[in-house]
Amino acid sequence: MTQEVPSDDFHVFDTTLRDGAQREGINLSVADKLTIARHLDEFGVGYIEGGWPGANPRDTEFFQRAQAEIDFRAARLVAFGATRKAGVRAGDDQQVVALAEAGAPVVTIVAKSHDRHVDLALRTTQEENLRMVRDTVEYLRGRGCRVFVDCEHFFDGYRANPAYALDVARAAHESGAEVVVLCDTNGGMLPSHVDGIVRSVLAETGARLGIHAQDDSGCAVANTLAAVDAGATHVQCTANGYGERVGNANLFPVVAALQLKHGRRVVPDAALAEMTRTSHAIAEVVNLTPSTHQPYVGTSAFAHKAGLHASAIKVDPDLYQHIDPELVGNSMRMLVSDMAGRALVELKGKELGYDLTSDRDLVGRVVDRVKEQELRGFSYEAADASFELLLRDEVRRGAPRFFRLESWRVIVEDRPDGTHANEAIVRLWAKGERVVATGEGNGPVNALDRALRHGLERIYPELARLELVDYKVRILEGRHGTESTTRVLISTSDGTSEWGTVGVADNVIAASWQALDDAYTYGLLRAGELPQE
Ligand SMILES: CC(=O)SCCNC(=O)CCNC(=O)[C@H](O)C(C)(C)COP(=O)(O)OP(=O)(O)OC[C@H]1O[C@@H](n2cnc3c(N)ncnc32)[C@H](O)[C@@H]1OP(=O)(O)O
Ligand SMILES: CC(=O)C(=O)O
Repeated sequence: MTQEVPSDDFHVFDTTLRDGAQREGINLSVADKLTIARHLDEFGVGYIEGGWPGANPRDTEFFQRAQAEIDFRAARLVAFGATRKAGVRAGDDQQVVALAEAGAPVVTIVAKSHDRHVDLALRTTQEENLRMVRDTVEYLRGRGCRVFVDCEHFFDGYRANPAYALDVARAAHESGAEVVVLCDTNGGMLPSHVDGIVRSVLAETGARLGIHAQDDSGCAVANTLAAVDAGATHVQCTANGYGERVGNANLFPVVAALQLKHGRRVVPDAALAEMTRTSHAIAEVVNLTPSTHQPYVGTSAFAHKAGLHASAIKVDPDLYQHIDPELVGNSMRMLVSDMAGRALVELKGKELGYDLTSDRDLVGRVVDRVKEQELRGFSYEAADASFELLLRDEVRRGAPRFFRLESWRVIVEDRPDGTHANEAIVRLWAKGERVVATGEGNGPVNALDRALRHGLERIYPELARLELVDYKVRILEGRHGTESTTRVLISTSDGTSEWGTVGVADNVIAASWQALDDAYTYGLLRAGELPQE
């Protein structure tokens, strides 16, 4: 992707590697940070705050290696730190000197702007805090750095003592900070608070303003956009909203809203079209499962389940979608369930490559079968492959079969030392041959899976590529009178894609067998084998 350097008139400032790393459960190595920095640069953010050089060896090393190893195409690297300590010269404060020596072209310093924090946390006078802001900005400017100032607790501070909060903003602006960033550090603001305060500070100081919104009230993205509407031209965000406590303004909905709804071009269109991939790639590096319900980029963001929604979507997807998912690299999906009607099944068929438009009866039969099966405990929402087999059964008047089961048996042996042995035997027919195979596993389902593979791999060598990647069991207690039912969902991969299958029975192994049968049948269909229908 060719990259344009973003205009400096509006800053998308990413702090995933600093504030994002403050989230519980995230622990980034230097290599992780470098990988994320590359993803963010490719996405087109203007600034990447990499951490606090001097605060820990990892962040110090990151700044050295990022500058040596990454040829940033769009982003400028930013070092984060604090104002000098009370009572010392900025040039004598090792923390401030380390910021200048990190080599990043931009430094953000955090400054206290709430009088109570100056008294209680810094334990200094309000006047000395103003001098700390001025001296630190001037020192860093004198060392050739561009400086942004994060005014910590600005909104709470402004509501408690507006005159002092404004004094801090002015001290930052007048001493040479390019951006005065108003921070909702405790995340308690609502958009109306942010709107009023940003407008007042802009009118009072004339400074270029930024916004840094924590998400404690669930309003960080809304607060960020409210600040932009009120005149802020610098937004601080983190990928997937990672950050201290509940997180920060999420970079992806902020960028998408600015670009697609405010008409402000902040990243290249081609990068926006890769946004879903970027979000998931960063989630992979931080080792957190991407939230399926994240706006714009979640796998559920454009997934439709209600029959009535689908019937309108069939006419025009815009009727139930706020944007075209492809603009952000996502896609529309139909979820098959007992809430589906004809339209949804038709659209799902299209998604799977079946044109069902001309056969109302067939679509009706599929809808009825889905509803009956879901009443028995099946769930097709996460089992597209089982649904496709059901659909194919109706379309072709016969389910695809590659093997016919004669019987299976599983034995679990409890040993005196507390361990278990699991053995399975399957008897089946495939391509006219009777196959009897055994398997051992670390559990009964694993043993059954191994016996099945063992028996079939000689006849269908493609099965060697298939791998069970997820296995979920749910007991559907009380749903069918006093009897409980077991539902098993299996995800299978052939190395290039993944598919889900479902089985339901009163016995967990029987339910697992059904899901395995569908998984292998679907895998063989995908591999191009001709069924023995
Ligand atoms: C709102 C935010 O998220 S800001 C980002 C905060 N990020 C982090 O804290 C992560 C990295 N932090 C660290 O590694 C450590 O806290 C360090 C290296 C910065 C400081 O460590 P220590 O010197 O042991 O101090 P400690 O962590 O207890 O912090 C308190 C000190 O910071 C001072 N301090 C707090 N805020 C500020 C500020 N905005 N400007 C200057 N000093 C500050 C306090 O006055 C106190 O100083 P004192 O020890 O002289 O009394
Ligand atoms: C600077 C920052 O992270 C905050 O005020 O929340």
